[in-house]
Amino acid sequence: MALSPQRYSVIFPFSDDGKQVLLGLKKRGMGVGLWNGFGGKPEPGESMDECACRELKEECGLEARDLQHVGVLLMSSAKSGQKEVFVYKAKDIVGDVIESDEMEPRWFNVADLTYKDTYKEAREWWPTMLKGHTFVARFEFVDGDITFQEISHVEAKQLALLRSAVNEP
Ligand SMILES: Nc1ncnc2c1[nH]c(=O)n2[C@H]1C[C@H](O)[C@@H](COP(=O)(O)OP(=O)(O)OP(=O)(O)O)O1
Repeated sequence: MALSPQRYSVIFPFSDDGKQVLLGLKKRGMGVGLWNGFGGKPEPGESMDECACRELKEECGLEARDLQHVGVLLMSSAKSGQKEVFVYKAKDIVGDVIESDEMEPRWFNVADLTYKDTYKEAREWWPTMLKGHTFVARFEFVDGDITFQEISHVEAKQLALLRSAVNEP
């Protein structure tokens, strides 16, 4: 019997003009030393939207008045199994940016992103997100290297279907 994938949210706060994105330097655990959006695993009974909002608040102190679900990452490796990452943009953000136990936040100019010290797959799918597409991206890994990738643009309503399937009890 196939095991359920481990689910995560990851959320990227944007400045009002869309030219800057807030990333966090992971201070502990998986992905330590890498820049990423803010996120983690849902708590029992929590929807993916709720998970994204909670992780945003916990890890950098912000709240999103406009939460946009923009993509899903489907990742598999023999070592780590299946992972599904629900990707969000946070727009119209409120609150003060704070450093947390888990993340050291810093604003970056979107046009200057180098992908240095990010997850390997980030340089493959972040450009799709940053161009404003909604997408499903599949990655397969062997020994930490990407051996297969496919990034498909999808309609927002397809993402809504995936989200509601996950949120079914
Ligand atoms: N390749 C890969 N593996 C795992 N996680 C990710 C990636 N690429 C990514 O972008 N991510 C994202 C998904 C999540 O936002 C984080 C990982 O979550 P993590 O902080 O380890 O989650 P929790 O264990 O739930 O952390 P707590 O916040 O509960 O301490 O990276």
